[in-house]
Amino acid sequence: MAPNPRVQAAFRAMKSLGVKETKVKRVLKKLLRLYDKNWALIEEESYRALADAIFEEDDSVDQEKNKGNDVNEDNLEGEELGQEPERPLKRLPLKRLRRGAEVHQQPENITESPEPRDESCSISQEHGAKNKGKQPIISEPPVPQQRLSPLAPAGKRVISERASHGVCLREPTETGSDLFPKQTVPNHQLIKPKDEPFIDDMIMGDIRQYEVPIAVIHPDLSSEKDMPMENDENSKEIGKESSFQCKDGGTRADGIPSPCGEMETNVSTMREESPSNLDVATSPLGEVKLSLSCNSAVRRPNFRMPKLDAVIRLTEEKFLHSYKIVDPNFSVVKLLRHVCESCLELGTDSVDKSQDNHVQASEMTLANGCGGKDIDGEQTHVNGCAVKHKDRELEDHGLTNVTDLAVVPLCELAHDDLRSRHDINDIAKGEEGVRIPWINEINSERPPSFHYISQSLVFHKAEISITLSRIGDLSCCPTCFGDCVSASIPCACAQAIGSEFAYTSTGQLTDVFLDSCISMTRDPQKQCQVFCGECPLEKSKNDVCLEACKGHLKRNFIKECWSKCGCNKSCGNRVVQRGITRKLQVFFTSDGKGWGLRTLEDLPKGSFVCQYVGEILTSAELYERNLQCDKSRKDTYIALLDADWGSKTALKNEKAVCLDASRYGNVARFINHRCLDANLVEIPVEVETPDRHYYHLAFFATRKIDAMEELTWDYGIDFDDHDNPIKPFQCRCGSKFCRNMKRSLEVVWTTVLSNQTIGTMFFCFDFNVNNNVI
Ligand SMILES: C[S@@+](CC[C@H](N)C(=O)[O-])C[C@H]1O[C@@H](n2cnc3c(N)ncnc32)[C@H](O)[C@@H]1O
Repeated sequence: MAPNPRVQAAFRAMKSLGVKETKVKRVLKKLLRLYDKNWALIEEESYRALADAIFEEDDSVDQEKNKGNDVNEDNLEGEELGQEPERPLKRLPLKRLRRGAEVHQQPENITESPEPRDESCSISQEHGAKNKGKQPIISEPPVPQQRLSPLAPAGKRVISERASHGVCLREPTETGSDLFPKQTVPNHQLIKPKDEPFIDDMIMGDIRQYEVPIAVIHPDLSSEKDMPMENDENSKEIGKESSFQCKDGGTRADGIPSPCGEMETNVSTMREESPSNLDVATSPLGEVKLSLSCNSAVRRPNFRMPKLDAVIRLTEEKFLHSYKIVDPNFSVVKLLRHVCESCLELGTDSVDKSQDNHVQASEMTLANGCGGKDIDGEQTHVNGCAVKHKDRELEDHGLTNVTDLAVVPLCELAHDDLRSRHDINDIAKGEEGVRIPWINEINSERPPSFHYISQSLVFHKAEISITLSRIGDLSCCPTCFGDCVSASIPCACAQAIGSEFAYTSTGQLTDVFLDSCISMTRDPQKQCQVFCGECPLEKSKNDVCLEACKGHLKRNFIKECWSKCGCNKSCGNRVVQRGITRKLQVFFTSDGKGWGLRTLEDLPKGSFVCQYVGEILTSAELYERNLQCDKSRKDTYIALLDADWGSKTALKNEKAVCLDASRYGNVARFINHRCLDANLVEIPVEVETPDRHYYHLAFFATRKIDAMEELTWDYGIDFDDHDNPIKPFQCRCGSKFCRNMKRSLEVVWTTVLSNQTIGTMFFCFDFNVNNNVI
């Protein structure tokens, strides 16, 4: 590729000052980045900015070298030139700088050094040694004051100034003359960075449109001393082909197989491996912004910017596999968040209260990508119910603004914030007592992103109060001993209906109890609906005119023994609280329902399979979440805990709760719907609180289920009610009792008619009619 004439001109101009090309190259590269490739800024006044930057770099090296000397050239020169000692960054007139350069640069400016030294590398190493763990290190040329950080508050122009102790942020002066000649100010302000096609092998790796941060710091290069440095002249004879050509996983000079694999390239391996530049920008408000420039990208002729999602996924894969990081919870986004947090930690000596709040808010922003808090930040588990309490703490401190930030609408969560990687051997990532693998034999889709939790979590406002004091002696069995189910008379907890046990001694539901639950759900004769005076679902809509309650099914409860009971942990009346024990598998269905759950072993009738776990939301929160979220989201992951809703008196808003498993949930979120004759039935189970508004929604086998059968439950969905939080879908349950049959038929008709396939039409029509028993 032909050398860029502008680069060549810059080389020539600097050569006349006695500066080597390699040095010019390095500084020019940084300047181009800082100036958004605006050559005009670099070329004006005979490359003044470039020369300044080069000599300032030299100054820093020398200042570092001479620290501690009583008498040194810098001191002498400073006096001689009348520099203000407290302003080491102050730009000197070009003439003086040149003189300075002559003083400092002589040995290497005049003759080519046989073993070229990398100045930026040594600067950083020195800095690194001195600054370790404290101040960010700077090895950038000065930032022109006209470049304002996008992170700076509007109207408050903050510029960066390099000071001897690290980064110093200050307001720009009126004149702006400290760093640049006065007359350049308006010019710079008006100049818009233009996108110049600059493809010079000699210099540029990747020069993109950069937002120039307030302060730019580089990682401590000393930590990279074992790696080939980008600035290491030994390793980057830029433009020349090195001896480390790699083809089909060639071998490097040091004998290590090169990682290129199938990438056939003429670019040196060293360059392939050269570290990318990581820039960290901070604002005085404690915001942190990372930018990574991947220098080798543009040298690849067919390079196209991939999607960020894909980049993150591949990086995570590399971490998971190449670097043997086995934790599937690892996420690149989290890694970056940690970098930001560390930057704040190291860059902030004393954090006052208000900054602290801000830091928390920033963390939240970074965690969720939307100004919200990571739900698994701080939470308390109280036997089965995890309660997030950071909000309460913040409220106690009167930090309500931060508390508000904690409520993050689902739709605002970046996709990457939800764990998109699922361990193929255990989607539950060890949260359950058994491993739950996933498999897709149909296509290449992976399970959707969500956080696996094994116990429901209060999202924000739901009122779930779990205290021992609220459980009276009559609501538990303190005098029991051993196993309540093996006793001849069921204890207060173990009797479900009348004086009947809910569980058999082998851990299944008794037939009597199970059948009564099934018929209460399925049999219209036995179904008992209750109607609220003011239905929480309707109230949450905030409509002017409150609609009448659409009814809730009355249900039988199971009450399990718990911590206040006298029985032991293996008591037969503690089934749901022991969690999943069956071999289950998440799989991709072949009949268009997406992912589903199946059993890998035979399940006896009445066996407990799993409970429905998710975020505990009030119905108002659910309504709000649905309003804010993307209407195109097709899947619904809601279970209403409405067994206590049918009272005549209005239920407190905070007590009308439901479970949303869309972003936090367990394996039950994969169970598909089947109209009426599903093989699972959901039963409310009281465990740790006698409150009937919050309970565990547990799934039990309605019949014997064979290994490899898909597990289903009847969502109780009304396919014609589009005003319900449980969104209707086109049902493909295949049940002869399908309530969505009419719709299926319409779809078949449309499809068939448009295909004009009369034979198929009759077939489909027959199929539906024959099966439509209702
Ligand atoms: C709780 S999720 C079940 C898991 C879901 N299939 C998945 O891929 O994540 C409920 C969603 O699954 C789909 N679904 C469940 N049962 C279905 C059925 N019988 N027919 C068609 N789609 C169904 C619908 O999109 C529904 O909103």
